[in-house]
Amino acid sequence: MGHHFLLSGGAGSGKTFSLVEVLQSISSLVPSAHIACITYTNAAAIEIKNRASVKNLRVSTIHDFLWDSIAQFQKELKVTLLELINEPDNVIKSPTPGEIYSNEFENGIQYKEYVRIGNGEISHDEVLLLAHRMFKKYPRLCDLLLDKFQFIFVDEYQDTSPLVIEILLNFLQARKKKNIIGFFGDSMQSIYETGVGVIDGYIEQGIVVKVIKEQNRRNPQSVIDIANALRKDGLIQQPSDDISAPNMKNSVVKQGTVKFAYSKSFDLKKVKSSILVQGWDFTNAKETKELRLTHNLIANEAGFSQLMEIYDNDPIAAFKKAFKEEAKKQSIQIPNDVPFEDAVGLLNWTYKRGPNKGKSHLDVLLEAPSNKKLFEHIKRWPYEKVQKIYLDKDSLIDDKVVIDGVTIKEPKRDRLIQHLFKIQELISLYESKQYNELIRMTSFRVQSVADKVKLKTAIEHLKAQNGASIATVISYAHKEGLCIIDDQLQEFIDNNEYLYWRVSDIAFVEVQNLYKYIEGYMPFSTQHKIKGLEFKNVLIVLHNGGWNNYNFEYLFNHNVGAMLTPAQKRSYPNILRRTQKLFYVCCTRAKDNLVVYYPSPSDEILEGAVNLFGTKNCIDLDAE
Ligand SMILES: Nc1ncnc2c1ncn2[C@@H]1O[C@H](COP(=O)(O)OP(=O)(O)OP(=O)(O)O)[C@@H](O)[C@H]1O
Repeated sequence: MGHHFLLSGGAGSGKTFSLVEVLQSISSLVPSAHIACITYTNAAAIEIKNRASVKNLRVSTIHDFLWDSIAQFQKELKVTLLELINEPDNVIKSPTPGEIYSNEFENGIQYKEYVRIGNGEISHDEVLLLAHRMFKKYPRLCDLLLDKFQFIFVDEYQDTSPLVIEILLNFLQARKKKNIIGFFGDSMQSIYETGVGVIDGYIEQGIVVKVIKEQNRRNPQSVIDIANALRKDGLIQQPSDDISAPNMKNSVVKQGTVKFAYSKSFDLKKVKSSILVQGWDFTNAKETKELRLTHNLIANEAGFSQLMEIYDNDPIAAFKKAFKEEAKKQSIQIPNDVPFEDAVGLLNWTYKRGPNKGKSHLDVLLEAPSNKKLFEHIKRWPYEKVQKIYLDKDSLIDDKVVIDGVTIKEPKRDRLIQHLFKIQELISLYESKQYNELIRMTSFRVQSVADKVKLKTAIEHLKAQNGASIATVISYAHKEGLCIIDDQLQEFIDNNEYLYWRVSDIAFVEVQNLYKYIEGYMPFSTQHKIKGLEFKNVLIVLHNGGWNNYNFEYLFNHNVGAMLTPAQKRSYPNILRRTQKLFYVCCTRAKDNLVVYYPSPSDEILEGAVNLFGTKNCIDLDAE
């Protein structure tokens, strides 16, 4: 058998393409082979789905892959989980802090998206830790995995946890039976910084053979030049010498265009009406993409900002969290049944510094009339009920990964959003005339032609309600039998009364916009989600949006160091590296044209931009 390998290469070098080719050639050379392919990105998943007609292929996320390998060994799982919880370094946090934990996990251990270890429910991080320990402790698990898959391929290896790499390259390799492990990726495109560098040791020891792809088949020359300038690891890409490569025209590499646009104040309209994007069709989401750093920055333009505000920035959720921490700090036990307003009165809780110094936290919260309305709604609720208020952005916008019609990563969307998406899907199916799918999906029972007519009328009516509130639409869809409020939704609403109260008045059109955005029908994407994809035209909007993990000024202003506080100086190298990588990923998505928009840049930033893009490509939109 061959060797373990790492196929590494810059953006557009054809790593995903090669992965598909490798799958196909294994399938024709060794038809009986079973292959596991681990990937996180939709792009790779879709590429594999569309191109590799390979039997015996299991595509999954790393978490599902590991969980599948250990889930049936419940006895060992329990022992190992207890062991990890009770170890002095406490790698998995105990549900009863400070005590030796001895729960028997009566109902077994399950893998969920959220953690309630006391009930035997573990989440993402625990799956990795548990699997790692189990593969180390029980070599039989390694043998079973080796029997099951003769090939294991890991896409985007640079974001793979060192724990996983150790399972694959140490624990499995210590066994007699052998398989082949292949890694595909690019260290410059790591988003999580966990896996980079880990594999180098295995390469040095000759356990993994490194193959480098140097050519670029995607980007035009002007983008390749920017990409080369951004890389700091010495990899200089050349356009491919393959005249049929997508970035070639008439046997020469396309030149393409790159521009750095700026204006005094943030004004996207100015960018979109400028000559720089002439001919770009912003309604064609397959061809043109606008990349922003966060979903929050997109929400406004895409038309779901109120939903986003509720899920991501609810003042009551933040207040009750801070209150709980303060009560703990002051060692005050809050009885579960006291009304929240009285509970707050049990603490002497004031601002110690800043502009609100001396004022109570509650008074400051209530200064905003909108907060007052929210507080009025819950102030008589028992403390226990307020404690349960839980809102999380992922419950709104987390995306699924689907391959071959099979969902390999379930979105963390909550029950309410799932229900609302189902209603919107009924409308979409109707609009795209997929009537059989519609009949299959709706709760409406169709037994006769008359029923079909009734269904049509009901959906038409539903469609006309996009100005109506979410509550109105849910209740209409239920009443007409289109989408029944089932027990699970009812239970969710009962357990999340506050969330439902906040969401129910929002216009349903926000759900429709959110749905279109998540399903990729809008020309917006976050800079993180774009990995692996490619588009004719790419507009990158450089706006930090209050997220401190990234800083676009650092990209261009090379003198920024002198202006930083000591704390900023400490975080600077990491933030810079992270931002450079993200920017590299974004720029290299462009197949023809790239525009980078920077609002209100300083002179130093402009100087950096001129260095990277060239004077003639830096355009002052205010002067146009
Ligand atoms: N051997 C090849 N023949 C023809 N087209 C290719 C070949 N290799 C890659 N391509 C095309 O080149 C483009 C870039 O390839 P691919 O997406 O596989 O690169 P990648 O290395 O995975 O990029 P990234 O890391 O930036 O996501 C794609 O359009 C792909 O279809």
